[in-house]
Amino acid sequence: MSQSSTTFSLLNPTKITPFKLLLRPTFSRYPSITAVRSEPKSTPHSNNLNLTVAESQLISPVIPESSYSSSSSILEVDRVSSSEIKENGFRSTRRTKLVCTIGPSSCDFETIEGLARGGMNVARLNMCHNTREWHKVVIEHVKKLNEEMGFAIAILMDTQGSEIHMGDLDGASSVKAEDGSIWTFSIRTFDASHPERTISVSYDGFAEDVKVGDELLVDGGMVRFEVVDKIGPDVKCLCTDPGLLLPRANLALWRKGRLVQQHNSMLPTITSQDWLDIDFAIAEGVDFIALSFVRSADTINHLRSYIAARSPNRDVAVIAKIESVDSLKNLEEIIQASDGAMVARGDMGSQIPLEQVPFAQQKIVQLCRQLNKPVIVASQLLESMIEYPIPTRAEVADVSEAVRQQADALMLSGESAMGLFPDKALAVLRSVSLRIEKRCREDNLNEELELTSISTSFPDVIKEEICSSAAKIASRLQVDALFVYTTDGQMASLLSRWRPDCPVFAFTPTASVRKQLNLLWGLIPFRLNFSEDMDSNLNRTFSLLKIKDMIKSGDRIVAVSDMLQSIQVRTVP
Ligand SMILES: Nc1ncnc2c1ncn2[C@@H]1O[C@H](COP(=O)(O)OP(=O)(O)OP(=O)(O)O)[C@@H](O)[C@H]1O
Ligand SMILES: CC(=O)C(=O)O
Ligand SMILES: [K+]
Ligand SMILES: [Mg+2]
Repeated sequence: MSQSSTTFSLLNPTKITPFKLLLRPTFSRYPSITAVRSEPKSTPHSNNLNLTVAESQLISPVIPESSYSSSSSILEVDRVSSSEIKENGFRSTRRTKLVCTIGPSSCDFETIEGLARGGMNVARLNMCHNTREWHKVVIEHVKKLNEEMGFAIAILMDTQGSEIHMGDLDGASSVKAEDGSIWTFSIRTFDASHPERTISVSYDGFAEDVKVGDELLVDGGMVRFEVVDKIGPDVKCLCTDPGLLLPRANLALWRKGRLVQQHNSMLPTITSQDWLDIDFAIAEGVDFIALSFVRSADTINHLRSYIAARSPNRDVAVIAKIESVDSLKNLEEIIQASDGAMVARGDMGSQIPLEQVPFAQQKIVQLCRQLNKPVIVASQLLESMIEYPIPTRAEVADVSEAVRQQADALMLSGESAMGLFPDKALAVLRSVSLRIEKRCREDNLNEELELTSISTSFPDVIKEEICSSAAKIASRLQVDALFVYTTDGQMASLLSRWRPDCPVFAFTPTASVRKQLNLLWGLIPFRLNFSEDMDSNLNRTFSLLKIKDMIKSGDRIVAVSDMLQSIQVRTVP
């Protein structure tokens, strides 16, 4: 996303004054999710949310609709949002957005379509795995769903970066490392197949850097080894925590209870391979590029200026993945420079002690809110669902916590990329989000952050004030929805920032803005061409939404727009 047409970020980034957090004293007592699954289906327009896992299929029947092509239709909304509104009423639409990593378990058109119908807002492609050709096919599937079936699924491409990782395991999908077994981690290249219990390592300095006695963590500690010997390019390791080794899993070295940091600090954040992937992403028109292992704001700025030069007309937003010690040190300047952030808990958990990860998550989520950047909570949310059709209670508690923190989005990784139950994992995220959001609204359990002004220019201050007042009015008057007419998305993100009680209908004429808004908390993005005349916009929107059965006479809304410095409170005629 270019600096000039900022959707989520500030036009004029300057130092932000520290902000104060007002926390309410208690947030305990999560409702039990197991009960959710056996409850009956809710009646239309009731406020009772009883989505069950199996019901996700019922939500949006497939009706081929040619009218979704962008030229012919005048008001485009995705079928999941419209079904949720029709079934449960305004107040009960899902506010938390859902990101699914697409991998071997989910790459065919039917599965992606199932995820779309199950509520996927963003599809993530992890360039650590597979070829660009493979990813291109997935992108084509998503485009087809958007163009022909009325979805607005954004695509997020995640770079590989120069983290240290294992090689490909000779094509095996996983290999078991037994307790007490000896493995060789080698920087040699193998022409034919690897010798038994030998793993290639992506970083040439590995054999030099390690010391006997170091601990080697695979995949954030899923499997652990102790370095017992070094023989030239080969490092002999004893398995101390057995488990499954997955292809290209990340490696982290620990020495005397601390992460060995210097080992790859000279490697670039964006590798030559990543630049090719970035060119590919720009050419394919992806909506977000997520940068792995970011260390400073400079890299983000470097990438943003490259994107602006390469694609002046198309905005690609840059998401900073917070997963390294350095990114935590430079958190504020990194988030300020980015269009959003991801709490990448997988690698973060092998870089800092595990028990610090929840605090880091809370801090990043709150900072993103203050700086008005969307934030994704990622990794291991429902890890056990890679193998099992239901989550553990602990996983449900973790998801609930992220929803209660009002993060913009939750992300599935292995659960949707390589697991046995991608659709069921998504359905769990969806039903837990709906249930916890509702409970927090009803019992006033949401954290109240005291947000300070982020604007530096007078026109921006006006927009910010209008949005903050509109959100307040909407909550006090208990209206059914906020409407925002926005060309660049900025006013929509400012409304979302206040986490209002009602959903925000965001109308934008631009397809790319609509998709990017799909990552933001509480926004239901519509594509609509509108004029400068707010009265005619409102009347037209009312009748279009009535035809779609999404509003009815008597519903109350609060409306704001980019064009007019006013807040309108209207009752649908
Ligand atoms: N495009 C893909 N092709 C093949 N396997 C994939 C693909 N995407 C993901 N996977 C599999 O799913 C697992 C989990 O995916 P995820 O995106 O969380 O990656 P990761 O390798 O753990 O690391 P990171 O998210 O830190 O880049 C991967 O380890 C890999 O086995
Ligand atoms: C998502 C990611 O990169 C991680 O959790 O490490
Ligand atoms: K990655
Ligand atoms: Mg990672």
